[in-house]
Amino acid sequence: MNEEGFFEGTEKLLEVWFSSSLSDGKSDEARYTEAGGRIAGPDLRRIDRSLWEDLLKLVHCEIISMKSDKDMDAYVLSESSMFVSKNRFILKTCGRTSLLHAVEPLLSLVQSECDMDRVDDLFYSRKKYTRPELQPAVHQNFNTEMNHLDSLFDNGAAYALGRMNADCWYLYTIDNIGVLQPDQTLEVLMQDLDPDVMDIFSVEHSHSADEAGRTSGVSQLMPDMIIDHFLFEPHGYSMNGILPNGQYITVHVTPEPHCSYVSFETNVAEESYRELITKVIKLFKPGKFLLTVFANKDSLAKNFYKELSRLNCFEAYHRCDHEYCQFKNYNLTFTSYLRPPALPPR
Ligand SMILES: C[S@@+](CC[C@H](N)C(=O)[O-])C[C@H]1O[C@@H](n2cnc3c(N)ncnc32)[C@H](O)[C@@H]1O
Repeated sequence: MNEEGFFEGTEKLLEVWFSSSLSDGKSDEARYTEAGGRIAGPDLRRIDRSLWEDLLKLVHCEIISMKSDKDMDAYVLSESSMFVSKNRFILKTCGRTSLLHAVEPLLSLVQSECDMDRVDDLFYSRKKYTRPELQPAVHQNFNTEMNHLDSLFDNGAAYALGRMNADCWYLYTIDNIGVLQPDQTLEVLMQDLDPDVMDIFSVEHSHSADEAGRTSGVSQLMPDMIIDHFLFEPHGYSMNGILPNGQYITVHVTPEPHCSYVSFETNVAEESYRELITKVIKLFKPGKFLLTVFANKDSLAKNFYKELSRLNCFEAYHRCDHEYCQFKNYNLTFTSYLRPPALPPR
């Protein structure tokens, strides 16, 4: 936070899929048995917590807590979240973090600790910052972020979606065939939130993260989640929800009235996200929001873009921009919605 009480809720989001060219052909089960019940073979979860802590020092954030199931380790961070599965790494950080400083060390760490020497796919994305001048050097504009990633990858592809002079969204990916298992990601990035809802996410109004999660409805967004959440002092809230088969939801709330921001992200496989998005926006009541949806060819959500293209309105919100991109294996839609101002009483 800076001296004027401004906090940049907008996150930097990195997702990387790894594999090994050194595969020995053994099944996961055989390796597990040979290693006496420990995770063995190419698997990101072999990396020690202390090594993740060292990596996160480069980003300027730290681990607050961690919960796991058999498919994923989910970390709540001082600035957002990190999810580690067998071959997928997700790091989402807000504020003035320097996420891109961790990319090259991450590739080295994964190679040395897990024998995973291939990047099958990579996505780095973020919305335009509210105060870019407060960011560390490489993050102050997308061109410097892109140049940094171009110095690490020779097949990078960079895009800007939405209005360049308003709330646009940037993506850097690599031009690969990529992930061949079903995969999808939905993000709802909300601004200008309802002050009464934001009040719930402060220690003045809620005694604990449990209370904030329950009162707001965040803890009930999906059934049967393993929930890990944290209520910051004096305000702010972060939540990870673990679902079966490497699925997650993650919610982060910056309630400061002059810069309120909430993000919702999930990779839960659904044919249509209309109901889920409706639940999220009814819960937080933003003044405006951006939606991004990635779905690959094997995803249940691969045709959701068609439904989205017909949604000129979402509840009381009017659509401002709508863009569709087709990559080798993924389609991506970017859509922005705005709640029209209430008419003055006559
Ligand atoms: C919970 S984090 C989540 C940020 C997230 N990216 C979002 O979507 O808003 C940020 C919120 O927590 C507050 N906060 C309080 N203490 C904090 C700390 N030590 N580190 C980061 N945020 C803190 C910030 O002022 C802000 O309101």
